[in-house]
Amino acid sequence: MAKLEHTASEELTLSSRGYKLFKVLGEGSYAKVYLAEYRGNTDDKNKPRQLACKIVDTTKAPRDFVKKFLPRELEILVKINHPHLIHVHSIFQRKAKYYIFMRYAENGDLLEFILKKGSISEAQSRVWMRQLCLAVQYLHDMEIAHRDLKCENALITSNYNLKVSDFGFARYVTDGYGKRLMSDTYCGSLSYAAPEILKGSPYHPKIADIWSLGVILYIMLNKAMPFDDTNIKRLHEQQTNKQWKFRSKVVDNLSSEVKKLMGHLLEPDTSKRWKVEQVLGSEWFGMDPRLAQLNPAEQAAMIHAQEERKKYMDTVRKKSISKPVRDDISKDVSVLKKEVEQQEREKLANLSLPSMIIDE
Ligand SMILES: Nc1ncnc2c1ncn2[C@@H]1O[C@H](COP(=O)(O)OP(=O)(O)OP(=O)(O)O)[C@@H](O)[C@H]1O
Repeated sequence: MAKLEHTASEELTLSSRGYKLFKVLGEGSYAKVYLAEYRGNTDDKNKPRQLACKIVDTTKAPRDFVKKFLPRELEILVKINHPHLIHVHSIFQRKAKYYIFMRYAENGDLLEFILKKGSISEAQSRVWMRQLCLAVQYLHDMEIAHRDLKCENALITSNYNLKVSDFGFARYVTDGYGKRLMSDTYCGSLSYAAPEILKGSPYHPKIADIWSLGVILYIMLNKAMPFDDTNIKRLHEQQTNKQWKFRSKVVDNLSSEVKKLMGHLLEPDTSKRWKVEQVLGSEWFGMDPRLAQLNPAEQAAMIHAQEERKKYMDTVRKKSISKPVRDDISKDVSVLKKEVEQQEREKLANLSLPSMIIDE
């Protein structure tokens, strides 16, 4: 078992707030995730609540991550609220560490689940894929792209519900004036990266998210990766030539509807790749009438995202009246880069960390 790396004073600070850390649940590039317990502020003090705690140690992460990605992650985490996104309980900052307490997913991540239990049945894949798509639709409505959708970031609860986690690479995809921002930073895992990302040119991050959904669906159904990702050039060739096929073990048991959908997700031409709304409206989801309607929590979250979007668009409209129309930034990557860097600097200068963050 991985070593717990907490000092006594760190434990004391956490315990004074009702938190205790236990074993390591997982480890990412710059963070460790622990099983945690929360005792404070509950009706019954004897009944602790299990949580997961992601600890980011900024002294161990590169400058770019600390200055750019971490503030974005925190900004986004405090804004989002959706039944299929992992719920954040609280965020603390102490010295150089950030503690993100969130809902604990008892069944681990989707990759662990598949490795342990095997490929997922088509019916169960449909349920999880719908939950994934609703979470992505919510983010995209809020003008946020996840940019690191993968099986390790899809967590499974004790009730077998899927929750999307890890907003470490997430970002807003339009600027304050409503202009669509392209991404030119390579984010996420190679195996889930869309062909336009591998090409290295600026890409639309929402469209690239859909490709990653395709890779996740493929892995669920096949317990295998769609492409050989040991060589980037070869991977890109396979992606653009649509060189993937279902495993012979499963192909005969899969519906034509899921096969068709797979093609729309793993579509190398970005202008033809489906948007999340098209995916949710696909015949494949239509095959299960229980999935046709949103439950009250899903509906409330969707309305919230649409209201936020309307507010955002109103602000954008007001701003654009008072500001001359700018050139299409997608035409000039160097202009885009400068603008994004300037925005990041302004954001950092203005970033008043949310009230739930306590610096001690
Ligand atoms: N809420 C949770 N409940 C249970 N396990 C979790 C939870 N959050 C994270 N994990 C586990 O910890 C792993 C790493 O978490 P996370 O992806 O948030 O860290 P990260 O440092 O951002 O990772 P990466 O470098 O891959 O982006 C997950 O893949 C999962 O196995």
